[in-house]
Amino acid sequence: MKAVIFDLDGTLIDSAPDIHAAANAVLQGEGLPLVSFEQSRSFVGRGARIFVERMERAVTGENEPARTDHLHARFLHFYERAHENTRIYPGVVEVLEDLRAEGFALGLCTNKPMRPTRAVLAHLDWDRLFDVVIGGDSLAVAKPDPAPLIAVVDGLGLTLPQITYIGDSETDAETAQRAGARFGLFTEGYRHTAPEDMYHQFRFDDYNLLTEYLKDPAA
Ligand SMILES: O=C(O)COP(=O)(O)O
Ligand SMILES: [Mg+2]
Repeated sequence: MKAVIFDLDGTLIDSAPDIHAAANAVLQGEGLPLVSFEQSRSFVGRGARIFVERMERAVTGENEPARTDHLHARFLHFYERAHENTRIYPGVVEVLEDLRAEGFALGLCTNKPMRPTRAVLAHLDWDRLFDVVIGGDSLAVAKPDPAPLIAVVDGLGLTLPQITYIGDSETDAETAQRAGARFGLFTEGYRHTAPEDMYHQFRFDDYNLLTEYLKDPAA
């Protein structure tokens, strides 16, 4: 195993409070009803465009393409600035340092668009932490299409058997399964499905447990 590739939202960082704030900043500006925290968190996972479509449907009952475009642009505006309440999950910093010390390369494969991804990485002082970063708008397709994950593997100069992908959602599990990648499920993120019903080779609820799984190729 040469590299660990991580998902971002719900996996390394709990960004749901900031995503909720960005969503309601958009809705308030448009004079539309607001969404609850739980609603907003349930819309995360398939990238910003689908988040906005789900949000628009929740508050208006439908998607009107011109309005969706406008809401999407407004959402990106707030999303880039929304990281004040984002928290790194406990144990993540130590695990990333351990993996680096053990000689693993680190990749990031998120459906968050690149501008907010870069902004939150800079905010966390993680600008140089990942060797390759692919966001939800880096390619013509996004997760659960396996192409973004494969692009990270290629960018690292590795092959699929040399990596493990770590994510929190149905989208990540499907991406890994379609790519044929080994997948570790972090169970404390934004999934809706029971962990036992999701594709994974191992799962964990505490980052202190992750390094052992990654060192043990049989796990
Ligand atoms: O932006 C999203 O919808 C999800 O982002 P993630 O892929 O980092 O979980
Ligand atoms: Mg996620």
